[in-house]
Amino acid sequence: MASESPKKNWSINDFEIGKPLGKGKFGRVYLARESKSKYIVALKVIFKEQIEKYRLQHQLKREMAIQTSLRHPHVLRLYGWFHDAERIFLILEYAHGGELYGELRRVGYLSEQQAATYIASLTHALAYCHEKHVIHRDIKPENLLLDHEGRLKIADFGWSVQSKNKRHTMCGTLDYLAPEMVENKAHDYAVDNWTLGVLCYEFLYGVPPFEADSQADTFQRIMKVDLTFPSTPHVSTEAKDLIIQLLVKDSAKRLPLDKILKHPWIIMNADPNGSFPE
Ligand SMILES: Cc1cc(NC(=O)CCC(=O)c2ccc(F)c(C(F)(F)F)c2)ccc1-c1nn(C(C)C)c2ncnc(N)c12
Repeated sequence: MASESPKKNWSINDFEIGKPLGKGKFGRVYLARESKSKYIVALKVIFKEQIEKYRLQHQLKREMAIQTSLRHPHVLRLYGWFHDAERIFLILEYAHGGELYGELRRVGYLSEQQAATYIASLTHALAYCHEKHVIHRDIKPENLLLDHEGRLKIADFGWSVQSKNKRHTMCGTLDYLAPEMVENKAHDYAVDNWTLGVLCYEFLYGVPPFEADSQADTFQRIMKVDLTFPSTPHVSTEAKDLIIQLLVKDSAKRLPLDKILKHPWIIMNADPNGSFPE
């Protein structure tokens, strides 16, 4: 019986490299197949000189430790990694459905059922990450992928931190930043709750709530929580209620993750198969 424990010392010779999937941070990512098991993966190549140039060695090591330790149906798996003289290779779960962003751009906005299913999946995944003291802090449509059944996977933890206490570093694009991050103040898990509100709005309206022509204007709108709902028939009052309870400036007053899963809009609209139970 072959040993069930994952092989530790992978090398490039264990894989057949397929088509390029795109350019990720610090390198390219390829479709690949592990030769013995024929298992399909995404193989990300990161150039060591890039990591050295930005002095990211320690952060990358910490990321790899965080990501290999996370096991959740809605968190994209990092199965392992290996390196050669000039490159680091990440062996990642392959998300056949590609970027959720692409689907959102293609259809314009999502149905309430689809949006609620994705929000429920994200909430389950964030509850799992938070209980492991991980704040993602960079959840945006580009970091959300879909598997072959259209189920959501949070990916690219390029900026998450193992949080024992509050953090101060800036990251991510502006649209999804919570006020306390915009002000570069100490922040904690509740930043992810704010981002859920931003994403819920964007899923339903096709644009993020604080979008503006300039960064300065976006900052202003976030700081004022300048939230307006276009009058469209396809968004229910319950959906707006959830968004309003998440886009709250005082991070302590944002709807907690467990209450999101009990919110009427989620109960009425989320597809239980699309998002895994506790
Ligand atoms: C390309 C890709 C990457 C990832 N994850 C990561 O790369 C983690 C990288 C990381 O944590 C990291 C890297 C450098 C660095 F310096 C640091 C530091 F130090 F700053 F912390 C952190 C997940 C999924 C994909 C992906 N992309 N795509 C296409 C949409 C292109 C896919 N299509 C199908 N399936 C897929 N899996 C994908």
